[in-house]
Amino acid sequence: MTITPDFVNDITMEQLEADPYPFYERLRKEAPVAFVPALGMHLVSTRELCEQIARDDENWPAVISAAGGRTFGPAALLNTNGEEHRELRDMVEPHLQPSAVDKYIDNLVRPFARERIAAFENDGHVDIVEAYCEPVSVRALGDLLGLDDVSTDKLREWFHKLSVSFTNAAVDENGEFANPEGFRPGDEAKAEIIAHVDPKIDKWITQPDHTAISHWLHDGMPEGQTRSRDVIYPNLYVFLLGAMQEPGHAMATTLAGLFSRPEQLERVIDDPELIPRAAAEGMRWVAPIWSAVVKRAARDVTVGGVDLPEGSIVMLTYGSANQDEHAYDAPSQYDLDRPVKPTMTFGAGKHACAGTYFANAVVRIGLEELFEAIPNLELDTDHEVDFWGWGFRGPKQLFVKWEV
Ligand SMILES: COc1cccc(CO)c1O
Repeated sequence: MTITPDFVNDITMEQLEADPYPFYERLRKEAPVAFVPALGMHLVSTRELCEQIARDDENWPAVISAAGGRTFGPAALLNTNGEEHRELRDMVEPHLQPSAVDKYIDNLVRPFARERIAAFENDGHVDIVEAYCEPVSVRALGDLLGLDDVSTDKLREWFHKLSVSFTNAAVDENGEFANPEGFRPGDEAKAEIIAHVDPKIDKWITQPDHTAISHWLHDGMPEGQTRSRDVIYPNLYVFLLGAMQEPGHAMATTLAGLFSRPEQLERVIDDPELIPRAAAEGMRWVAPIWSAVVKRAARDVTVGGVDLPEGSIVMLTYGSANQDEHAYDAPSQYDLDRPVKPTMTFGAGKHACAGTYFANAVVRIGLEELFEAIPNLELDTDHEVDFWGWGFRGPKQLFVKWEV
């Protein structure tokens, strides 16, 4: 059993949410598997160990974190394994298959992206997160799900509230939630979601349509039967949080990364074929789902030289794995030209992101439309680029400017 270095005991959630990188750099070097009292669980911080555990669902079944479970309840994709998990993946995957996405993605994303750009392209400056990245991210998925009647701003409000609640992970010395008030936003959002979606489910049950939620209710079910709301809602919350929030984070993070390398930004704007590579590097550089994947030891196990008893809870920190100095040269640098190597951005193993292809397409199209409309985009250096978040991470705001 390794001795936990003191710095691990002193970390706070506020410090992690502001800038987790110095803390995780020390964890990778001194304690790659470390119990962190402020979180009440072990953090896994190296690329090798994150991937090893993510792929080992025999020893490490997926569980939802305590704060996540308090926010979403059970039966979510993140909290199931084996046959139950397979059935949920079979429910959500049809709409997310590349062949399906390719059919609908352009008409789903481009018109709205162009509409958003038209609203600010003559202003010469904007917070691109609030005006573009978040709206494009949520509108595409909202319409796909069947929530076309939920406003863009409401979808944004819901994911912000669910995110605050889901990542409200701090515990006190007794392992109790340190900030129970932090779950109120999630509870408020869920009440609104249920009030809005319940009547729509009533209709979809008798009048199914092309929307994803309608298919979640009906696909694979015996004639005349639909999936229960107990299955629909916990998984809908997963989509209304991460799937809504992260493509927006990825667009903004990629822009921030490119702004740090102006000559690379210019190359990407001149050659849109480079956008997928630029986005992949942006999502390596600051993984949008930074630290939200939790596993539980199915039996006594030794990992990274640390003996963990059955039932131990570990958090896989993909944001740290993506900046592991043993895996990437100058990992804290955004570099479009670094050798292409696998990352943990979309996870690994059976629980790898079901929306990988969808999310990459939304990010690609969002950046294509932005660069085509405003090729002279640059960072407004009068404002800081304020990355924030530990569970999920990206720029809260990103002020840009251009000659009109
Ligand atoms: C795609 O959505 C998610 C992925 C990973 C964790 C969470 C937390 O709910 C998500 O929502």
